[in-house]
Amino acid sequence: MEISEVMKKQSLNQKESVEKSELYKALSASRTSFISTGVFSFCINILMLAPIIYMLEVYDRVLTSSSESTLLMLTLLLVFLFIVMGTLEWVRSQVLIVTGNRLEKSLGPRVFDSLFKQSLASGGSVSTAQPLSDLLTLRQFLGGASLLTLFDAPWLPIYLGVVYLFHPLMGSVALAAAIFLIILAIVNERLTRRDIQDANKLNIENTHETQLNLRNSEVIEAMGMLPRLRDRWQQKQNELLALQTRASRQGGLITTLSKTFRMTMQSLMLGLGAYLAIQGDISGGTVIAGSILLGRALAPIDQLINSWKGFLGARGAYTRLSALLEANASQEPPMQLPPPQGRVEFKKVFVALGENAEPVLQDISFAIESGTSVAIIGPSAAGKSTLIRAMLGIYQTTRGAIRLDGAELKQWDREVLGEHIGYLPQDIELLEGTVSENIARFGEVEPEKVVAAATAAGVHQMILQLADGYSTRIKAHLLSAGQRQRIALARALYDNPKLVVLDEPNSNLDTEGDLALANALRSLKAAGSTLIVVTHRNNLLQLVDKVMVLSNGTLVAFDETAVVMKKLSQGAASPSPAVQSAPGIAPIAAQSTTQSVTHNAVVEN
Ligand SMILES: Nc1ncnc2c1ncn2[C@@H]1O[C@H](COP(=O)(O)OP(=O)(O)OP(=O)(O)O)[C@@H](O)[C@H]1O
Repeated sequence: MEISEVMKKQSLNQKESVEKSELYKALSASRTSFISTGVFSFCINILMLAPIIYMLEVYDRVLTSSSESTLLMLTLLLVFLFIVMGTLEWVRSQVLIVTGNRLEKSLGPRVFDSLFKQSLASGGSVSTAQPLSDLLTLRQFLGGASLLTLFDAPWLPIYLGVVYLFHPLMGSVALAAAIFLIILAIVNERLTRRDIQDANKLNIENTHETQLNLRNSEVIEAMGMLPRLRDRWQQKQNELLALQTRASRQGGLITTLSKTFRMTMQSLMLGLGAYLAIQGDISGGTVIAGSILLGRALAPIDQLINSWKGFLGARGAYTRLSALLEANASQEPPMQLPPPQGRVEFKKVFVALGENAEPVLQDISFAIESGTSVAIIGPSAAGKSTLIRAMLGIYQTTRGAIRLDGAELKQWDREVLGEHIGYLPQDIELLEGTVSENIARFGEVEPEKVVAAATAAGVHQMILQLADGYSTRIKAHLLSAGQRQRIALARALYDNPKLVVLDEPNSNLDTEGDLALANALRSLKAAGSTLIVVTHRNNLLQLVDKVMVLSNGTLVAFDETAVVMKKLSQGAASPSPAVQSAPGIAPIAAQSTTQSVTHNAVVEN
């Protein structure tokens, strides 16, 4: 699924449930903080009137009475009020910073988990850490100056009211100026919103694509693909620039217009005040106070227009985060079950990957008793990896049920169940950390268990030869593919899991590695673990109790190894009905004594 599709879908979900979204609730939990910010804003905005009243008093009272003591008292009072106002502003900003931090702390783990769930649900096509940046954007917005303008803007009527009290004409002019600026703010939002949103979306997509390409830098370099990829990136970047430029041009025009208008109005207000003073309607102090008050009243609207991009950024982050959390709702862990014994059962399982996609696995039913070892064979794209991914709960079933020890996978607590499962994926990825941390799956490193797993995987000596032994940090190119595969095998074998699933565990192994793997499989069998191994090589077949043959997403054979091998060899001459129904299976028999079971054998599919 494309990232844009996921975002679109999430955005639709979000629209339906924005009021009740988890993010909304998390913000609502800080309601008290927002209310106190509102109260502080009220006090601050009232105190903002102090310098104006001071000016009025100085002009109209002190200067006329020449009273130094009045001037001193007024000045002391003003300094005190400024100190109070400064303190309130500081407290207000701290409240919002704490609110932002609280939001990040409370939602951070949920967003982190959701990233992985989203990646799993999209089959890995939406693997982006963008939501973490979105959370950061929201936190910074909450603690930033932009939000404060929203708290200051509502006091506009109070300022306008005071100007009105000075003189109705001055009040009417101030009201008209405020209405004009509000209209400018609305025009600004209408003109720039779509472009800024589209640019942000394009930016996220382009960054995501670049991140994915970076992972394949070797292939890109080896085959000289960089210029073409750069062109693709540049093309999108140009679109992005065009959108941003248009938004900035329009936004810039409105910003300049609003600033110029505000300053002009302040001067015009002074002129109007002077005219009214000449007429004897108002005092000299009122002339200046009216002008300053108008400036104060219009400032938040002006700032709102200025910081509109920040508002849209925060709104986009809010929308995406809400949708992500909504799509990956947190669930209470199910009731704890006893440790699994490793019995696996598929009942009429269908798996389709992607919306309206044809099922990759169709009507698969089988049961693997605990302690049994099974090899899964079949041609490329037969569905072998899909089957084991479904078995591990990585892919969801479209129909049917997968049970472990009789309980459906969703009844197991993944965190607890994970300890009893060993998985070696086809694309081996070791994670950022030391060799021992990787083997211990990033839990507490218990040296005996780590060494036992490494020994079982036949990799202990190799690890000792690394520069820092078990404490060596995993870095790109530090280890060969075979070494990585064997360390990943040790990770899969850590702490003797009950169910071990290996996807082509010998694809990168040399003879010594093959021998180590064979020994590991024998030990696992001896320990009573259920072992499931996908393989294209027949040397592992001699080690397992049963063989499962998949073809075109269907199960065509599952029986004792000897029985399946016999069927396969008979298939070449006179196939049994089950085998006959599986195109391409018969020739396996011809290959069953050679090195490769399926790669060359099952060619008709
Ligand atoms: N995440 C995914 N999204 C969409 N289709 C997928 C996904 N994973 C696998 N498929 C499709 O499912 C089919 C079976 O793939 P699978 O990897 O299970 O085959 P396989 O038998 O393991 O092949 P191989 O032996 O080559 O590894 C393929 O057609 C593949 O394109």
